[in-house]
Amino acid sequence: MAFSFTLLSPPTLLSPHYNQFSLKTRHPHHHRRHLLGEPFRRLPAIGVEKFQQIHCQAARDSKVQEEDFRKNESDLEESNGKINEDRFVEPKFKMSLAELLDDSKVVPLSVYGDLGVQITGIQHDSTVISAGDLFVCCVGSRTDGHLYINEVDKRGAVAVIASKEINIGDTLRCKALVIVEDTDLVLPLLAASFYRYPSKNMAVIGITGTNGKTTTSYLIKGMYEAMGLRIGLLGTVAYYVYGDNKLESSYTTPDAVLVQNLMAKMLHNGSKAVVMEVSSQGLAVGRCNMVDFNVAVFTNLTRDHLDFHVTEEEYRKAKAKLFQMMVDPERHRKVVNIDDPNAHFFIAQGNPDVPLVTFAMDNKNADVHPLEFELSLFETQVLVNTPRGVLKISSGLLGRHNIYNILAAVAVGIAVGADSLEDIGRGIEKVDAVPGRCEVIDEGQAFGVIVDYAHTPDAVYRLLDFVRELAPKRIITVLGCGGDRDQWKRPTMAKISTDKSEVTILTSDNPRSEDPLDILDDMLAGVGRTMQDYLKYEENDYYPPLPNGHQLFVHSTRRVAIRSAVAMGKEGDMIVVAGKGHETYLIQGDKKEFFDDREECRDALKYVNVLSQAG
Ligand SMILES: CC(=O)N[C@H]1[C@@H](OP(=O)(O)OP(=O)(O)OC[C@H]2O[C@@H](n3ccc(=O)[nH]c3=O)[C@H](O)[C@@H]2O)O[C@H](CO)[C@@H](O)[C@@H]1O[C@H](C)C(=O)N[C@@H](C)C(=O)N[C@H](CCC(=O)O)C(=O)O
Ligand SMILES: Nc1ncnc2c1ncn2[C@@H]1O[C@H](COP(=O)(O)OP(=O)(O)OP(=O)(O)O)[C@@H](O)[C@H]1O
Repeated sequence: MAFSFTLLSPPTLLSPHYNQFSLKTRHPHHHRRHLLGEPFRRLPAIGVEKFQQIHCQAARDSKVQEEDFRKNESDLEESNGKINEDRFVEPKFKMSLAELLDDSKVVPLSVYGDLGVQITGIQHDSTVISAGDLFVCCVGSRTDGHLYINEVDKRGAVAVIASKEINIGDTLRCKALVIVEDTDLVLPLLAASFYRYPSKNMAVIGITGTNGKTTTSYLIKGMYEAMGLRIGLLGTVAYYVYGDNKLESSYTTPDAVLVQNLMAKMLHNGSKAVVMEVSSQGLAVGRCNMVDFNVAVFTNLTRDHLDFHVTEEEYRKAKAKLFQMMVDPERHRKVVNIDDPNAHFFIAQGNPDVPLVTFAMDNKNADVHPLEFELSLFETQVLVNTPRGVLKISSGLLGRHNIYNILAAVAVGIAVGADSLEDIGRGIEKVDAVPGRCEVIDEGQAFGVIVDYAHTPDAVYRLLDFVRELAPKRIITVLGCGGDRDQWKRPTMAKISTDKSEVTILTSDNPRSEDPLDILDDMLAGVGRTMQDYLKYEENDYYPPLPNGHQLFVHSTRRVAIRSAVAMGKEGDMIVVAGKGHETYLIQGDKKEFFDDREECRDALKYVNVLSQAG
């Protein structure tokens, strides 16, 4: 049966404690407790010793892997000893080009120079080349890596892999040139080989879906840490390679080289697992080609990123690649939201015998679903039914959509055979907030302010539905759409906002190379207006409401939009600033300037508070 989870014994639905528990009772977070239900027949636990044994045994069976283990050990010695519990150890990697080509099974079309040259790094981006690196020339949509050979040579690259015959001549210092058929295809192979296939030695949880990836990944990190296991995280907000130390994230899913590099750092510093957001673009361009995933998680699918994928079907197909990697019932798990109409499609990918854990809010056949829940502006309480019993969770994450993310994390806990329900619950509760996701800004004002990363129609819809449930007098929404990205969503997002709030202020959100006024024009089309109309309204200083009574304003400068919203706020109102969440920049043209919605809101609120105190 499609949605059954055959490896588990039937769920223990209620325990004697269940009826005593009331969701109406608020507990301080550190006093929340749960754990009801009996242990069950375990799956091999992924990320804990048992899984590591199965996993490492499989790896040891391969000759290549045996060599890798030895290299890993010697690298650790080079890094001055064993894993250091207290401080991050930067692993060092070195390999000859000949060894790298042999190990990665890359077949060159032609070879020039000295293949014995020692490589100490791999890059495809000339701007980050260091001495000793191998430079791989990739042909992109904006430029061609082959154009930067002189530049990388000056910066100390020792070898180049290209897909075009080029003359490195006598003037270049670089020692070797290898020509291959397709540099994009070989890049992940080379990177995985160079960094010794780190994902093979950790439990890798990949999350795909339009919304909820970041939040779910933080919850999973919390859960592993509650089990006492070190875990890395790769995603939109940051890359965590070692505990809570993070690196700024360049992409949601790092490129094929960086993903292997970061995983190697995690492994060398004792990570047993890594949770990563797997974007559709990342899958489509092969960034994850050599990542050995163990768990594939599907959160939901709504329309997005059509600037890149063109059709919804292509978008879905790109995401499906993650589930196509789920082929081995011993080592792989699928975790799927069965409220989503695309659930069957994702479940059908890869091997149907791979164990499946389902979650849902509405579909009560799901392995993991809520029995009761309560939402507020302060916390979310949910009583979760699982195949291992009932779990009570109080979370600082707000909104119905976050219950989905909590359920996804619980389902992953079940799928990987977490030690106990208590660990799952404790880990999830530990994550009180995710930067920029439903972040409440409180400067003592009489109305509520929420900053949220909602930047898809579905996310805006759900966010405003949640805010409505809090019964505010008015919802005042500030909203923009990104430039050089999916244009389809612009009118839809504006329409949703004007349907679901009382006041909307349309503004800019990373216009990039586009004219912000053109983007606003696209948004206004969703409510049958144009920028021309607004220029006229401005002249007359009169902004007619929409037919449904909604007040719609336009301020292309985001700071002005936020300040206007805050200035409008009255007791009992809720202001929602959507779209940028955790981001600390605004990209306009080629300029990337510091900008943080949360700081902007705080500044505006302080100003309003001063004014109101002054009478
Ligand atoms: C579709 C896609 O993923 N494109 C990425 C791709 O671009 P591209 O292939 O066209 O490359 P290009 O910029 O023409 O450059 C070609 C080659 O020259 C190299 N180069 C370029 C310039 C230079 O000075 N020196 C140099 O060596 C580049 O490193 C590259 O190897 O490789 C580039 C370099 O790594 C990326 O910057 C670029 O990301 C584009 C710009 C992008 O915006 N991607 C976004 C959409 C994305 O991937 N987003 C998802 C998540 C979205 C979400 O969930 O909201 C993500 O995972 O982040
Ligand atoms: N499960 C969900 N379903 C629908 N919307 C959600 C869900 N979880 C979060 N959201 C909304 O989407 C926004 C982005 O959430 P989150 O960062 O967790 O998703 P994401 O998939 O990582 O998005 P991105 O890849 O663009 O960063 C949130 O600010 C919230 O408004």
